[in-house]
Amino acid sequence: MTAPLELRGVSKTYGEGPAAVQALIGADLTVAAGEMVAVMGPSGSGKSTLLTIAGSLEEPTGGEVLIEGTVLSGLSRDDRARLRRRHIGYVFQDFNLLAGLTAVENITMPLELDGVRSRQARRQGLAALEELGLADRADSFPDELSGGQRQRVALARALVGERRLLLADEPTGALDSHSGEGVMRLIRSACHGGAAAVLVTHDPQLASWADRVVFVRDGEIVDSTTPLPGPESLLTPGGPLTGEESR
Ligand SMILES: Nc1ncnc2c1ncn2[C@@H]1O[C@H](COP(=O)(O)OP(=O)(O)OP(=O)(O)O)[C@@H](O)[C@H]1O
Repeated sequence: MTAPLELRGVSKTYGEGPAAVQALIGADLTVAAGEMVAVMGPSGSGKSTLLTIAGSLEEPTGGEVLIEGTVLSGLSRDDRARLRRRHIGYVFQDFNLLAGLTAVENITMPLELDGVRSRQARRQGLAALEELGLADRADSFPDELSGGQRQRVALARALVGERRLLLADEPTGALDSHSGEGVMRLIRSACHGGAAAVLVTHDPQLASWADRVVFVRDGEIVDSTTPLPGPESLLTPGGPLTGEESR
């Protein structure tokens, strides 16, 4: 089966000459459908660079990125943007929700940009919010929502439509540990539904939710491990349980 994400010998150099920074060096990484990979490493080691290149938000200086088997460098700018909108969902630490749009509008905007009719987009957006337990906040603006609710809207936006690859950079950064675990549970359940996820985190507790942890040091992927049984060991058919829900 074609992997949602494959990096082949990916390198990234910022700047030129003596000021050049080699942020990523020959990174190889394949993430299968249904798999969740955590990326860890010291500050400045290249984790965010890896994520932005995987999401085609930046171009590598060497190597190839394949999304669902398609080599990105072979696509025109427009085709790359279309593939990005359709297949890749992003969650960032600061959520990046648009303040002037309601929760459901934030979710439906990328669908509408992609040509989905607004009624159909709204239906999909509401379904995504419903799944995340936020149906009653569909018409609220971001500043009327709590941090955890905003994060769930950002996740719904990342997952709506046919997204097969979820990329998250410190997605629980601004949240308390309970809401943080909720976010991990949602990412996990998206993977159970067949999506692939790559998540950058400094927190070993959160990384323990992943199927695989990849370590980056000085721009190189230096190790890859399977975490010890963590929250995943509490998996039930309905998804992982943690904290209060598991009692
Ligand atoms: N746009 C840029 N221009 C120049 N250098 C950059 C740029 N983005 C990142 N770098 C450099 O590339 C290296 C890797 O940065 P990156 O942000 O990927 O690291 P990181 O592991 O995500 O760090 P952190 O954990 O602190 O977020 C660092 O030395 C950084 O200073």
